[in-house]
Amino acid sequence: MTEPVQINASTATLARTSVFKRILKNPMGLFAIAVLSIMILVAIFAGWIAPFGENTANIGKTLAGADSVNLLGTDSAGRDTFSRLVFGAQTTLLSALLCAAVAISIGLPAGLIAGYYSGPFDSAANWVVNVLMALPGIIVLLTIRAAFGPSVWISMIAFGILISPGYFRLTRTAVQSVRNELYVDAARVSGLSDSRIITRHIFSVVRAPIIIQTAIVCGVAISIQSGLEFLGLGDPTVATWGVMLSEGFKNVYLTPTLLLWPALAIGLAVGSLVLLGNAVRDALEDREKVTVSKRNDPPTVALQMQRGPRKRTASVEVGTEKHLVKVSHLAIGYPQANGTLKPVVNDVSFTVDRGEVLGIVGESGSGKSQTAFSILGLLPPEARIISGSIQFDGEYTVAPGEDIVNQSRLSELRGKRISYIPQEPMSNLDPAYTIGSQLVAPMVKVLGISKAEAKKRALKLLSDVGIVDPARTFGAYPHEVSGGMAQRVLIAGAISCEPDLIIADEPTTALDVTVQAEVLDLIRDLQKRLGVGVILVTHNFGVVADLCDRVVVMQAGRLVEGGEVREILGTPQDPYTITLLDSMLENKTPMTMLVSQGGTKS
Ligand SMILES: Nc1ncnc2c1ncn2[C@@H]1O[C@H](COP(=O)(O)OP(=O)(O)OP(=O)(O)O)[C@@H](O)[C@H]1O
Repeated sequence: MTEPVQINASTATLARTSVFKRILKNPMGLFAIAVLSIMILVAIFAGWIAPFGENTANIGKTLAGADSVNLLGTDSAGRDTFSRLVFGAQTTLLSALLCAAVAISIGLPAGLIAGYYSGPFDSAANWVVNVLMALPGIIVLLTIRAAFGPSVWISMIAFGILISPGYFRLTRTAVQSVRNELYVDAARVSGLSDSRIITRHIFSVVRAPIIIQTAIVCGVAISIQSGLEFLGLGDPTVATWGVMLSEGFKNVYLTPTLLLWPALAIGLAVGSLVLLGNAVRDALEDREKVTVSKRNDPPTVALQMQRGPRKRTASVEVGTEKHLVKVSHLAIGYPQANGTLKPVVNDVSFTVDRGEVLGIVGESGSGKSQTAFSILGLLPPEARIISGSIQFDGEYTVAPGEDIVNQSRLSELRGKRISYIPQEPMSNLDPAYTIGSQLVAPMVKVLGISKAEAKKRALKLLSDVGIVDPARTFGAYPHEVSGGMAQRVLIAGAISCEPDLIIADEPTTALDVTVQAEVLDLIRDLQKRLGVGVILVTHNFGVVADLCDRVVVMQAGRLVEGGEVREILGTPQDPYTITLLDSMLENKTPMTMLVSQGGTKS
C-alpha cells in the first residue's frame, strides 16, 4: 500500500506563477517597473533622444524658459536642460549599478564563505566588516574626493565598498540559518562538492533578499551621489542629476524649474527602486516557500548516482579487504570549555560486509548516530576522533592517529558508494525544488546521461519503491507528498547510485506506524535484491529482529554486546541488552490489564 499524493491545488498553481508576474499584478510593482524601464530606455538611447550634447552651450540663451528648441529650457551656461536630464539618467543609473555591483561582489561571496564554513575566515571577515562599518561614510567619501578628484565613478566604487558589509551580514545570516538544515547535510552525503552545495542549495536562499537589498542600495546610492553633488562635490563637466540639482539650486530664484526637473527625476528613481524592492518582497512572501519551478540547472539532494568503473585504492591493512566497513576502536569526543575532550563514543569496533545488514541498537544518546555519522564523514566540525580508525573497502577514511574524518576521501565515496537514508524524510528534501528535479539533476551530472533518460530512470526508481503514480510524484514539491512517500523518494535516491553501503538512521522513526512496516519491507527487499551492505541505526530491537543479520548494542558510547541477531535475541549476555529486549512489547504480557474484567478500558 502506498500513500495518496496530497496535492494542494492552490499551492501548486501558486508555485507555477512566476515572481515577475506577481510583481506586475501588484500596482506598486507595476508602477516601479514602468518608471524604471522608461529611465533605463532613456539612458540606453540617450544619444538618440537628446537633441543636444550634455555640455553643448549656447551663451546667447542662458536660463531660458521652455520653448520648441529647448523643451525644458536652458541652464546658466545655456546648456539644454532636457538633454542634460537624459544624459544624467545614463550616468546616474550606471553609477548606482556600479556601486551595487561592487558591494555585491565583495559582500556576497564573503558572506557565503563565512556563513558556510565559519572558522577563521568568518572571524577575519567579521573584523573587517566591523572596521568598515565604524568608518564615517561621508568623511571617507570626502577624503576620496579630495584625493582622487570629483569622479562619480570613484565615489561610487568607494561607497560600494563601504556598504558591502550590509550584503555580507545579510548573506552570512541567511546561510547560517540553512547550513545545518538536513537537506544540506543530505546534499553533502550525496557526494556534492561544497561549491555546488553553496551555489544550488545555499545561494537559492539568499538570492531573494539580495535582489531586494540591491533595489534599496541602488536608491541609496543615487541619493548619496546626488547629495554629494548637490553640495558641489561632483564633477561639473559630467551631467548627472545631482550636478543639475546643485546648478538649479544656485538659480532657484531666477529659474525654479532648473531645480524641479532633476529633483523629480531623483525622487522618481529612488521611490521606484524602493517600491520595486517592496514588490519583490511581497511577491516572494505570497509565493510562500516555493520558488521557481523551472530551472535550467536543477538542484540535487541526497540522491546521487554513479556509473562506470569505481576507483579503488590500494588496501592499507592486510586482511581487511573482505570487510566493506571496518571500524576499529573508534572513540569520538567534543571539546569542553575546560579544554578537555568529552568522549561520546568509546572503543567501538565492528565490521560490515556486502549483503549484510548490521543493526546498531541502543537508547537515545548512546552514540549510535555519532558512530554512523563518522562513517559518513558528517560529524560536526568541532567533533574530534580521539582514537581508532575507520576503513571502507580496505581504504582508511579515518586513519590511525588522525583526529578528523578525511573529507577528501569521503567526498569520493558519499553518494556514490555510500548512501544514506535519513530519519526525517521531509527535512532532507529541499522544499524549493520538485522531487523530479531533485532526482534527475544528480543522474545527469554523475551518470552523464541526458535529462530525458534521467527522467525515465527516475520514474522507474519511483515505481520500484512502490509509488503508485510516479509521474505525479515526479512533478510534485516535497510539501505535496506524505512523509511515507518522501521516505520512499529518499530510498529511491539512495539505491539509485547502486551503492555498496547504505546507512539508514532510524529510517522509520518519523513515520506513521502503518507506513513503518512498509518502509522496512521495502528496505529488506531492496537490500536482498541489490546485495548491498546496510548499517541500520535504531533504538528498536523489533526493527533489528525484522531486518538485521548481526547487531551491536551500544550504551553510553560503548559497545556492550554484539553478534548474530538470533544469538543476541535468544541468549543476551549483557544486562543492558536484556533490559532493551524486555522493553519490546511484542509477545509480552502487558504489565497492567488494558481492558478491565467488566469490558471497560482501565
Ligand atoms: N555537537 C555535539 N556536541 C557535543 N555533544 C554532542 C554533539 N552531538 C552529539 N553529542 C552527544 O553525543 C552523544 C551521542 O549522541 P548520538 O546522537 O550519537 O546518540 P544516539 O544514540 O544516536 O541518540 P538518538 O537516537 O537520540 O539520536 C549524546 O550524548 C549527545 O549529547
